[in-house]
Amino acid sequence: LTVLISLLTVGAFAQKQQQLLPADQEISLKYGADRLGKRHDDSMRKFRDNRLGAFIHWGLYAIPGGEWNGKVYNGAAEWLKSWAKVPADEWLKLMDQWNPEKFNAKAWAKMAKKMGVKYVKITTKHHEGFCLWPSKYSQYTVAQTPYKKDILGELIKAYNDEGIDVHFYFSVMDWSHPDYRYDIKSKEDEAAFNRFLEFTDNQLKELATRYPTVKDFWFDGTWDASIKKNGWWTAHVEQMLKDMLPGVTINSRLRADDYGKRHFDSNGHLMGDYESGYERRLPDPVKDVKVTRWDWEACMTVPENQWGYHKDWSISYVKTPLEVLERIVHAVSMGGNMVVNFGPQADGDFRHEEKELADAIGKWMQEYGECIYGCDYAGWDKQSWGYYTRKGKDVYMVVFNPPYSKLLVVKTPKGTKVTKAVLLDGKDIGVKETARNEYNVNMPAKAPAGPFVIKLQIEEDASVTDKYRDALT
Ligand SMILES: C[C@@H]1O/C(=N\OC(=O)Nc2ccccc2)[C@@H](O)[C@H](O)[C@@H]1O
Repeated sequence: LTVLISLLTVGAFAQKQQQLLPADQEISLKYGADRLGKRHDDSMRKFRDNRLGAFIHWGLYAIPGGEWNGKVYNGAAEWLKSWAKVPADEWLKLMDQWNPEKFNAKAWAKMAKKMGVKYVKITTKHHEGFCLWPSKYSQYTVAQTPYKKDILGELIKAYNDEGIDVHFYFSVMDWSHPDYRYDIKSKEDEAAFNRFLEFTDNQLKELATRYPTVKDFWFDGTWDASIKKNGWWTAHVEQMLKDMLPGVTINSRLRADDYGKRHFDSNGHLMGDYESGYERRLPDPVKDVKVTRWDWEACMTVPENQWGYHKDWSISYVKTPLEVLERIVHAVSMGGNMVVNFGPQADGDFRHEEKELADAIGKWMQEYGECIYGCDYAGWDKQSWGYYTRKGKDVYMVVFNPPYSKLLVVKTPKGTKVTKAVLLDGKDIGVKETARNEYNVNMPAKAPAGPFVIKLQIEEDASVTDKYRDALT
């Protein structure tokens, strides 16, 4: 059974990955990818150059924090309604307790600024159906709680005032709505789900109209058969939002094509503007180099799998700031963005672990952020000491694992020479050519206490010939 499950999992995973068909064998699609290759307009360039984002998962689930009727559930806290099998009407009564007296949007924005994030993705509505904005299409919104005020509006203003972009997380699956269907098995299902899709269109138009500075929509809750059978609607939503908000970016997770294929269409082409399947996992720096061909954004939790606030983080492993930092650098080194998750408490404050994490990441970004922001895949072979990133002619070495030899091996592509190696303060630490396209970069005399960055000066000339001769074997 285990073998079968792992084969299925690999199969499913492989399905999700891009498998291009020869151009002459491509099938015609009405709702497949609208574009081949990366977008290069200013909005997408900003999305890409931002590189580091934060997720905010905040909803009614923060009130029980993983516990229901005295039982603590180990699953993701934002799914507690499902784990504890709570009926929607009972779950939504939590709205009567929604009154985050410590909520301060400006303080949240300052925390994000200090962490060095360039954008924040906010759960406008998660699977539970509770809206952080006063939607006129639902009775389950902040307007109907003791708090009353427009939390989403307050947050957007506060983040934008700090120069931080705001992205919207939006769950299509809505457990509060009587017309939601997991599958379409009857005419009644079809009629109900069409009403649901119209409701969802209205909420999306409402969000785009009320908050025109939003830069991205990150769709979730789109894996059910009901959506896969309505690929046309996912294509329509992408076009509708792009018509309303020119430049807005849309994640691949929204999209299903004519045959229900998600993320990548039946011809293997990415739908949406960036792949959004790397959730709590990252592409392998050697085996998955193909991801560098398209834009992608990963998202991660600090515990093993908690997006919403859970009162007891001892139930699973909690990543250290250095483990979070390495995932951020790993993503950028492969041409991706990383979004680190925060699950605010019901009272509107953050748990100390998240405050400390934001502080630690922020301190590192303050000193070394130039190897992250505006950087991309360098195209050099991965080495054990860490990761490369690149911005124009500058190649950065981000060192996580300094070798006992104190020599950092660098192997460059054909025609590329390393001419200098400096620390970010400009101090030359020395580089020596050891073979064709191979160099030893010295560790700084005083090894830094944590991950640090070396900047390489390079010369690229594909026509170069060299003094080396390959061994005749
Ligand atoms: C960001 C996360 O997104 C989710 N779900 O994502 C997925 O289910 N992702 C997924 C699904 C199938 C395969 C791989 C990833 C939500 O259920 C969760 O509460 C959180 O908001």
